[in-house]
Amino acid sequence: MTESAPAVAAPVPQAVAAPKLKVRDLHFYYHGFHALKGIAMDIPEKQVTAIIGPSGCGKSTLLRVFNRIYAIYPKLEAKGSIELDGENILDPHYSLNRLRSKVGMVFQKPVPFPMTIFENVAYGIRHHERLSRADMEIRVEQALRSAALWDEVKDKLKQSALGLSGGQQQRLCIARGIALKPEVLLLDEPTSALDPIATGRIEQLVEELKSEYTIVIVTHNMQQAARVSDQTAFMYMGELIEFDSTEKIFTKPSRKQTEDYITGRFG
Ligand SMILES: Nc1ncnc2c1ncn2[C@@H]1O[C@H](COP(=O)(O)OP(=O)(O)OP(=O)(O)O)[C@@H](O)[C@H]1O
Repeated sequence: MTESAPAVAAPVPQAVAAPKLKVRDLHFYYHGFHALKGIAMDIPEKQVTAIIGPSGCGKSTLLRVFNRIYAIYPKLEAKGSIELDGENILDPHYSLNRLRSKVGMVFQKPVPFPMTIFENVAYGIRHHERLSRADMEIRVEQALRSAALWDEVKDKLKQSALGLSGGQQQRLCIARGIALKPEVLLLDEPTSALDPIATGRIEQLVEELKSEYTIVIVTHNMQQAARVSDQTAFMYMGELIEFDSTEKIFTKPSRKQTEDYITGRFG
């Protein structure tokens, strides 16, 4: 691990009544490269939090630490704490299975499994729960409805998911995540591969889903962050520069770096 990176004073987290995720002094290292530097933030429950910042600033890394995707690589290391409802998910005793059932992730590029639409959603559920056929059908339908996809696929559940359009595939991946009934949904640039119409549908879906889920979304698209999120975090070179209500970040940011970024002066 490199010691060359200076210690960074973490910004004082914004006071949040009931944070779902409480991040404190979080550092992350890729084979010694210091990618996250002393992140501290409180992510409120049942709201949408956007993470923005220039390429390489650590947005995806932060999102991935929230469900410990790095855990499969032995040389990658996270330090600090992330409490989910008061329990530190970075503690090795916090089981990955439990974490994955509480924190779902949807990636930039939709990657449906090469199986039927129904099986795409049922597959993950089977891994965590034993359900009767009838209960499974109900659960799959609920997930597809929540992902605003049911009406488009209800007559072709036995067809391959690979035949769906890109926007439909992304909603299927969201349905797959929702089917496990997670509490937190992580979205890593979920619309970057989609056209404006499909993007609009996903944004509308995010708006609907926040009544039930705590959502954290990484986006390159600042208009999207402004449209869909309640809070916005601006990151730069592994640091959390500013974290505040989306309205404040986009109209009256406190830090010059944030202002320069949102007005397009750098990044
Ligand atoms: N697997 C890896 N091994 C080593 N370094 C990595 C790895 N993944 C990311 N990094 C480095 O960590 C830093 C943060 O990367 P990250 O992907 O989190 O940034 P980002 O803000 O999401 O970027 P982008 O907007 O381009 O997706 C970058 O400097 C990147 O080069």
